[in-house]
Amino acid sequence: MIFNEKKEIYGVDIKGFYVKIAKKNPGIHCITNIVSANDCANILLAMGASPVMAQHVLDAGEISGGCDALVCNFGATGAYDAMYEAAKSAALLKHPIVADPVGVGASAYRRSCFLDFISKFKVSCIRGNISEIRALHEKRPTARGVDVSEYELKNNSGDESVLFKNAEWIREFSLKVNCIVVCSGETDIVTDGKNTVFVTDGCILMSRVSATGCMASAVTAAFLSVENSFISAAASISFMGRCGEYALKHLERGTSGIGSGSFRVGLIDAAGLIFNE
Ligand SMILES: Nc1ncnc2c1ncn2[C@@H]1O[C@H](COP(=O)(O)OP(=O)(O)OP(=O)(O)O)[C@@H](O)[C@H]1O
Ligand SMILES: Cc1ncsc1CCO
Repeated sequence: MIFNEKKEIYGVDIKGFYVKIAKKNPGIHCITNIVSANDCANILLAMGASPVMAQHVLDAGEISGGCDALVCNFGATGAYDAMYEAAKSAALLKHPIVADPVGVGASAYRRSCFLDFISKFKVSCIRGNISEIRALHEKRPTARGVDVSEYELKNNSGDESVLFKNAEWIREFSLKVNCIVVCSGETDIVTDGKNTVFVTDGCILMSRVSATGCMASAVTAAFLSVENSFISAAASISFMGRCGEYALKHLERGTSGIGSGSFRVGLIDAAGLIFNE
C-alpha cells in the first residue's frame, strides 16, 4: 500500500508500469557489486528488462549509451571510473540514473565518492537503507557495514511519529541533492522534496537475504526507464515489496518455515509470475 502523511492511499497502477517495461524491454546497465550482480540480472530479466553488467572503464561509456537506464551501486566503489564514464554517456542521452549508496555509512572514502558522483551527475533517484541515507545527509559514519544499524532498528520500530520525523529529514536531504530519494525498510519512504509517500509492501524475510536492496535499485531503474517520475519510483519499491509478499505466499513452507535461500529464488520467480494470476 502507498499512502501519504494524511493517510490518503495512492492508487498507483503498478501492473501498468510492468506491462510497459515488458513491452519496451529496456536495457539496464548495472555497475554493481559481486554479491548482487547475478540477482540483479535475474530479477530484471524476470520482469522483461534486459540487464547488462559491465564495469570496465574502457567500455562502460559505450555500453551505457546503448542502454535505457543506468544503476551505479557503490558496493562496487572499485569501479568508480567506470561509473563516471557510464554516467557521462547516460547524462548526455538523458537516461535515468539510479545511485545506490551501499555501505556509505561504513566508509568515509565511499561516502566521498558517492557525494562526488551525485554532485557531478544529475541522478534521478538515490535508493538506500536508512543508515546509508543518514550517513549521506549527516556526512558521518552510521553503520559497520552494508546492513541497517542497530540504532535504526531499535529506534524505528513501527512508531508512526518516528516514521514521519524521518520523512522530514529525508525530504530535506532530497531537496539538498535535488533528486528522488527512496529510503527502504519495513516502511519505505519515498520523496522528491515536494511529495512524500510511505510504502508498506514487503516482508521481514527481505531483510534476511543479501542484496534485496541492490535488486530494488535495479528494479527502480527499469521503472524509471519507462517513466522518469516520483510516482514511478514509488511504484517500483511497492512492486519489489509485492514480489516479496508473493514469494512468501507461494513458497512451500517446510516444517520450520521458509528458508532465506528459497525465498531469494522465490523473489526472482515472483518478479516474473506476479501478474499472471
Ligand atoms: N522489515 C521489513 N518488512 C518489509 N519489507 C522490508 C523489510 N526490510 C526490508 N524490506 C524491503 O526489502 C527491500 C530491500 O530493502 P533494505 O532496506 O533491506 O535494503 P538494503 O539494506 O539496502 O539491502 P541490501 O544492502 O541487502 O541490498 C525493500 O523492498 C524493502 O521494502
Ligand atoms: C556489497 C555487499 N557486501 C556484503 S552484502 C553486499 C550486498 C549489498 O548489501
